[in-house]
Amino acid sequence: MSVNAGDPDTLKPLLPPLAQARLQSLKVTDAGVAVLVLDASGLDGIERDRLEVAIKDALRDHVAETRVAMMADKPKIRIIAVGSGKGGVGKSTVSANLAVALARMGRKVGLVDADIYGPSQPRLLGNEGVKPRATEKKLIPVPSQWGVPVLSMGHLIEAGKAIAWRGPMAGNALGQLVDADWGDIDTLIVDLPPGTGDVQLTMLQRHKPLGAVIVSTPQDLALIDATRAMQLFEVGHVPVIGLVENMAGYACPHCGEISDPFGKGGTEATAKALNHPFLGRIPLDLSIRQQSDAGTPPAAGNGPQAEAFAAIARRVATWLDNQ
Ligand SMILES: Nc1ncnc2c1ncn2[C@@H]1O[C@H](COP(=O)(O)OP(=O)(O)OP(=O)(O)O)[C@@H](O)[C@H]1O
Repeated sequence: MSVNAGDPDTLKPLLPPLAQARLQSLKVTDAGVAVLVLDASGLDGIERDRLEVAIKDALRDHVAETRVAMMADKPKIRIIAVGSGKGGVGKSTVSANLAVALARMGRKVGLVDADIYGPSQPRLLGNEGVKPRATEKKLIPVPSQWGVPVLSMGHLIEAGKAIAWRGPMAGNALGQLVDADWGDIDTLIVDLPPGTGDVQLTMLQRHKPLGAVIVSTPQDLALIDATRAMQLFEVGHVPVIGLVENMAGYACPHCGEISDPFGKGGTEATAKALNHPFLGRIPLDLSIRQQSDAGTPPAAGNGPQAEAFAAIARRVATWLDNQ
C-alpha cells in the first residue's frame, strides 16, 4: 500500500476517466478500504463490470481493498394509456378499477386523470376536494384509500368549474400530472379523454405509453370509434394491450334475466378481427355505478364485479411482465 493511502484526493486522479466523470463519492476507511459510489445510469451490465474491474486495477497498489457501489438509474415509470373512441363507455371506470385491481395484486400503481376537460377520478377514488401538495418543481399525487395515488385536474380546479383550455395549455397541464413526483410507483395508468384529439397526441408524443387498453361497449357505433382510437395508437407505435368490453349483458335487479342493451360480444369479435387480445368483459351493473359514484371502486370489493376487474388486471400484468 502506498504512503498516500487514505487520501481520496490522491486516489481520484488514478481512476479511469469514465469513473472520474461518474464519481459521486470516494472515501477511504481507517482499514484502508476505498469505497466508491458511482452514477451508473445508462451503462449496461457489461460496461458496469468492466468499469469496476478497471477501478480495482487502478487502486490495487494503493489501498487494501476497493468496494464499488453503482447507483442504477431510477426505473422508468411505465405508462399504460386507457382510451376509448367515444365518451361515456366507462373508460374512467375501467381505468380506476384496473389501477385498484393491479394495486391489490401488489403492483405499485398510480393513476393520472388526463380527461382534463371532464375529470372524474377524484370522485371514483373517493378523494374529491383534496388538493395535491407540491415541491418546488413537482406536484405530489393525492393518496387514495385504495393504495392508488392519483392526480387529476379535478384536484386542481374548483369542483364543477368548466375548463376552456386550448390544445397547448391542455398538453402542458397533462405534462404536470404525468411528470409529478410519483415516488416508488412503477406503473402509471392514464385515463385519456375520449376520441383522438390534442391530449391524446401529446400523450403519444411526449409521454410515450408502453401500451394501450381500449374500452368499448358492444355497440357497433362505439366499436367503430374504438377502432379509430386504436389506429391512433398504432400510428404512434404504441402497442394495443387489448380491448375491454364494458356494459356487457344487463342483469335485471328484479328478475335476474340477462338482457343485452348494447348487443353482445361485439368487442371480442372486433378484437379478434383486428388481431388484438380481448382482455375481458364487465357487465352493466347498477352496483358498479352506485359504488363508483360513492367513491368505492368495485375492484376493491369481493363480489363478481371485483373478480371481473381482477381478471382484466391479471392479463395486463402478464403483458407488462413480458415486456
Ligand atoms: N359496467 C358498468 N355498469 C354500470 N354503470 C357503469 C358501468 N361502467 C360505467 N358505468 C357508469 O357509466 C357512466 C359513464 O362512465 P365513465 O365516466 O367511466 O365513462 P367514460 O367513458 O370515462 O366517460 P367520459 O367520456 O365522460 O369520460 C358513469 O356514471 C359510470 O358509473
